[in-house]
Amino acid sequence: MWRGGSNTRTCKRRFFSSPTRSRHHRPPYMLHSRGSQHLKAMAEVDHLAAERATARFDVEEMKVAWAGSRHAVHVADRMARLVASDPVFRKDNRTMLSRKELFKDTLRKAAHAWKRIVELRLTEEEADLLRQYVDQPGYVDLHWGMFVPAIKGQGTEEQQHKWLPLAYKFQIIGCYAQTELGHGSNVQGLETTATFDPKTDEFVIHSPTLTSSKWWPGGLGKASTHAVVYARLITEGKDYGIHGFIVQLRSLEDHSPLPGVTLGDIGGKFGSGAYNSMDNGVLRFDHVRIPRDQMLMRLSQVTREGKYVHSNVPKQLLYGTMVYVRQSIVADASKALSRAVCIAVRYSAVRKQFGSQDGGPETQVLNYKTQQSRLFPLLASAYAFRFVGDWLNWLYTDVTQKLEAKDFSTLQEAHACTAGLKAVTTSVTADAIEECRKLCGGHGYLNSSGLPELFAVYVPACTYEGDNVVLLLQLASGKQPVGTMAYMGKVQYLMQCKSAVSSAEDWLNPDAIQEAFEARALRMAVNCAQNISQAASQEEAAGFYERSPDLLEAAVAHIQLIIVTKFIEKVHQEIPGHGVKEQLQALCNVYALYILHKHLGDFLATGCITPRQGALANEQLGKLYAQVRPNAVALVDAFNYTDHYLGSVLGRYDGDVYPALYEEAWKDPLNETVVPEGYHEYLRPLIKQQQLKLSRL
Ligand SMILES: CCCCCCCC/C=C\CCCC(=O)SCCNC(=O)CCNC(=O)[C@H](O)C(C)(C)COP(=O)(O)OP(=O)(O)OC[C@H]1O[C@@H](n2cnc3c(N)ncnc32)[C@H](O)[C@@H]1OP(=O)(O)O
Ligand SMILES: Cc1cc2nc3c(=O)[nH]c(=O)nc-3n(C[C@H](O)[C@H](O)[C@H](O)COP(=O)(O)OP(=O)(O)OC[C@H]3O[C@@H](n4cnc5c(N)ncnc54)[C@H](O)[C@@H]3O)c2cc1C
Repeated sequence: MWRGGSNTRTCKRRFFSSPTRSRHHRPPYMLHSRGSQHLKAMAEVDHLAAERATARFDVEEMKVAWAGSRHAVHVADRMARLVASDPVFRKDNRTMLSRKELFKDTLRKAAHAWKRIVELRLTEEEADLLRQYVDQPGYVDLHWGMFVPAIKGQGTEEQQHKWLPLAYKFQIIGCYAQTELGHGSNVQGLETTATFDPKTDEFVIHSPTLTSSKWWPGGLGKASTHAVVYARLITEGKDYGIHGFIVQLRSLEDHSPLPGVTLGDIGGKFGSGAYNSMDNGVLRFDHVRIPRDQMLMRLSQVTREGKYVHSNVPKQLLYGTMVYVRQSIVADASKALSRAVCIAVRYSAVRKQFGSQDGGPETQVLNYKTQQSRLFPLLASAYAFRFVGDWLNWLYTDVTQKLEAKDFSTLQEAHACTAGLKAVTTSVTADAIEECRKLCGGHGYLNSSGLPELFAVYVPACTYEGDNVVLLLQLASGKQPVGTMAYMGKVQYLMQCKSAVSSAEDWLNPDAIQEAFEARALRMAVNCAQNISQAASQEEAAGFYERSPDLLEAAVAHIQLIIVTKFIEKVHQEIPGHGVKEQLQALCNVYALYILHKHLGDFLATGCITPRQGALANEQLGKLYAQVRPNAVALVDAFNYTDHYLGSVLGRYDGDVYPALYEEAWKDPLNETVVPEGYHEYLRPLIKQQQLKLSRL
């Protein structure tokens, strides 16, 4: 009932090739000089070899642990190679393209990707990975990620039979048109209407106000021919609330908008390149008629006579597509975070500053304890999000199977977990990418570092598919202590337990960590509940509203507990490969103790631990950083990213950063001419004028 697209676990391969270089932007002296030969020779050196040699674990086996299976490593490897070696998928010039050029480039890449998928007869798993490595937001994301899942989840068998083959073969291109100019978070507040006309057996889709204009749907602006449109269903004079409808928007002959349809792109977005490859759109309907059978009727139907019939299922199943996408956004968080961390770790091992006594070598910035304390928790978080993403994917699959069997008992749990994990992982990842930029110093601010674009592409994840605050408040309103909330059943124990930790090493005990996190989450939730009932003398909703800032923090504590728990469970499993389990154990402890240190106020205020125990946790954290240090580069190598996918001169596998930075600068359009355009118009007259003034003095 909730079926979406495939939930293929994705993975990546190791270094494959460096970004393609264009020679024509280089200044003439660089093309023939000894300097150029020197650069070439340098490129064959692995500047990170010494770092790789200190790793105390089997990197190939860690790749398997990260990707999920040997098969996953292998498939990802092939797809990443395919993309990296194809010039059409070049992306190193992306931030220099105009919006129109960028959009056309996206269309070209999508078409080429599809051609390769068909030619090579790729499986769904392979095709998903290929698209991931193309790494450019575009209409296909919404076509496969939301349009197809919406039809699968909310369409009847007949509707699926009719529409899915068209979508699978790209005979139609679809998007997900829910959000409007006036309402996004409040889905029940949407204004677009779908009024049933029994005379013609049609729905009339209409945008009654400016604020009812659909606004934001990706792929709508320029590419889509169809949309799943969410509108208020009105029949027999009654408003039955929000339902989904398949609506054709553009001609399949010449792509012009159909009569009554007004649509376009909503305009440029944050950052250069980045999400501007996507045609987020605006759409208005002027009494557009569609056949009755284009209402998605799996959950509820309108009969030929206009009678509304709701199947005996929870109405929230309408939100199934959002739940599906939210769980994939959690998996994506670990991808984005691991990319940023990979860049920052490798560059921090290459970059040297200070520490040189009498001409000796300077210190790698990765050796500074402050760099480690900022970077290693992010490395640990990337692994933590990967494993909790896998678990969430399992939960989603499990709930979907239960729903097929008309068992709705875990629906609320799935909604709460996907909403909460989506909110926490995307917020942390967005902040972490920015932190990685700072960890790379000035060079991190260059587009060629890959970090500005990664940040700009990533930050809207905190907003789309549910604003993070709105989603955390959903979690906070959850009621039953089931599934991940089961620890709340231990309320009496957790309200009064005292941590037994008496040395820094005691914090390596997973039971000690688990107990502290459970007690903190539970006590924060109980405090909120008490405060709400005190604040709300008349109504619970008023108290909820009043205490919502505290509720947010309690929701975050609950989600952090889930992430820690799933990491601990992962480490308890059998994990093959020399030293792999030990490294994951260390990262798990880094993640948990870092969160404990960062939110020490919560742990102390709720009396879960004492100030001394907090200090011991921090002491242990320092020791763990020292343990991670010799393995850091190998731990990011295990993500198995190609240089093409990373798209960063700072994160190159070979660490040959400086020649690459130098060379990259010359590719900027500003360097196409030695004397800039505008010199004769503005600079020369200015200089000459000043010279003239001076000469008169
Ligand atoms: C591999 C594929 C990946 C492809 C991804 C591509 C990425 C492309 C990039 C971007 C795509 C972005 C797409 C979008 O943004 S689409 C638009 C998304 N919009 C939102 O997310 C809106 C957010 N708002 C909501 O979800 C809801 O309105 C709400 C805020 C959660 C609910 O509000 P409210 O409680 O007022 O409303 P309701 O009356 O509707 O609901 C009440 C009860 O229902 C429960 N509920 C709510 N949502 C769900 C759900 N999803 N599942 C199950 N149950 C749900 C809620 O808890 C209430 O329950 P109760 O028991 O308390 O009655
Ligand atoms: C890049 C991008 C792509 C998108 N793609 C699509 C798409 O393909 N299809 C589609 O339909 N939509 C899409 N959207 C829209 C997206 O889903 C919405 O923007 C999102 O759900 C947030 O809703 P909003 O814009 O109404 O924010 P608002 O709800 O207006 O949020 C504004 C502020 O109000 C706060 N707020 C709102 N309600 C509450 C509350 N109850 N309690 C406390 N604080 C509150 C929020 O936290 C936020 O700080 C996209 C958006 C972006 C940015």
